[in-house]
Amino acid sequence: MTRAVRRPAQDIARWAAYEAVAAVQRDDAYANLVLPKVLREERLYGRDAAFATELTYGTLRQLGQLDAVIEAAAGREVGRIDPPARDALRLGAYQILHTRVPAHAAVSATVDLVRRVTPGAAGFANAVLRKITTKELPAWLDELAPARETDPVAHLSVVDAHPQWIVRAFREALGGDLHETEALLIADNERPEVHLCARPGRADAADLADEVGGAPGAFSPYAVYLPAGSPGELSAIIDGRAHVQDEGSQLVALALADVPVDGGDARWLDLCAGPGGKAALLGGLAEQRDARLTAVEVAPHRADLVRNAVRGMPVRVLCVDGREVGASDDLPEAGFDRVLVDAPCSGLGSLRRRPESRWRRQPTDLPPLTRLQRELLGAAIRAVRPGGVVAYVTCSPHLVETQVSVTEAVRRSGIAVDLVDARPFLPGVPGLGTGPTVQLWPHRHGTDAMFLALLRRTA
Ligand SMILES: C[S@@+](CC[C@H](N)C(=O)[O-])C[C@H]1O[C@@H](n2cnc3c(N)ncnc32)[C@H](O)[C@@H]1O
Repeated sequence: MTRAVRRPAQDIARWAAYEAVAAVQRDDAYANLVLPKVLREERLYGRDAAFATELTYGTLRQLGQLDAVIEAAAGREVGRIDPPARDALRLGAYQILHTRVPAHAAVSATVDLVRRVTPGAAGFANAVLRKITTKELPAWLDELAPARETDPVAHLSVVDAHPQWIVRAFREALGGDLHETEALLIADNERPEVHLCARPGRADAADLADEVGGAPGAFSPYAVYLPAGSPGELSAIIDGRAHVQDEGSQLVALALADVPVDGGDARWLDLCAGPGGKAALLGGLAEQRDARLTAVEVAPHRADLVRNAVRGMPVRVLCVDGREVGASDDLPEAGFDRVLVDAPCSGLGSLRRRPESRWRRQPTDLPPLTRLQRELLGAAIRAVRPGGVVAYVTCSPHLVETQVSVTEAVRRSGIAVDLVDARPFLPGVPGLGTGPTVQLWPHRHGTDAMFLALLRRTA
């Protein structure tokens, strides 16, 4: 009987990483969606799957820096290299500069890969990769990055692999502190832990941590840190006792649930609910406190995800535009005691989790997003009753999406609101600055960079 010879697992892992990186570049795919599919198709598990994941995520995160090195070694712009050869070179350069894979193995495996996808470019790829191996990463960075003293933003952009406009935005949000900016960029390049949320009334965080071999979170009483493994396969997730949710997301939702409101407290609203992480946490709390949550989501397929996430909880899901507050009895003006606006945003606060997004996002994405943010926050202020509280949340620290959006929405609303100091409602969390708004950070808190403003309607 003849048996098909399977290629060495490391080569299959490299091929899987190539397929994922190429799909991200070619089809605008998302690595976190495309990679699991490729791993399944290639039947990669355990260490081999971990190697493919490291190559894919690392290459996509470091893309700008790898391209700078490839351009120097090839003597031409990456835009002028055939895409299959270019993507293979990026993977090869990542292995040479950022992993413990021996340089000769990285070169020969990458040249084999190029031979497979674009045979005519194998000699070129060999020459470029060999040139890259002639220097260690620090020497390449010395050569390619502008001096830190004369142009710190351009320097960090190359050294820590973020586009310059993002480095600039982070530095501004961190009050101009270059050392903290650098710490943030470094944190963005590290593999983030998966956080679970033990749903209130359905699971206890300490028990869940024991069950999944994780550790209870540092700040949220519902958080569990998961060291490794596929969360989707955990029985706690499958049977609805927990969901995957960054601890920072939990903290901002908990702050809204815990800030005092005078009078009635049974009508809660989540104005941007899809896919339903915060709705599931708030829905669990609402159940314990005899409240009801209305969860609004404009995109039908995301509204379905919310319905699934809040099954069995006192939550009603509406698939409507959240800006239409007052247009129906389901979404009345001054009809809610607590309102969450987890606004659509650039996502610059979760670059750790979406390796390609830093290179895909553009400054031109911001104006339509900030317009929508201000309209949704304006609608939330109309939806909350006098004495009630609105939480405005973004997963971005960009000042135009955070402070500026809040100031503008409040100015335009014509409704009196006070900013509440949010810091006491994140008890035990250090490094929250001078308030009244809160900005969480990957490098300070180990969370996504969530922003929170709490606004109390006064009239
Ligand atoms: C940042 S996400 C919310 C994440 C969610 N709160 C969670 O924790 O899972 C923003 C959501 O707002 C939705 N959205 C965008 N425009 C909207 C609108 N005009 N009305 C209601 N939802 C909207 C988007 O489809 C997206 O699902």
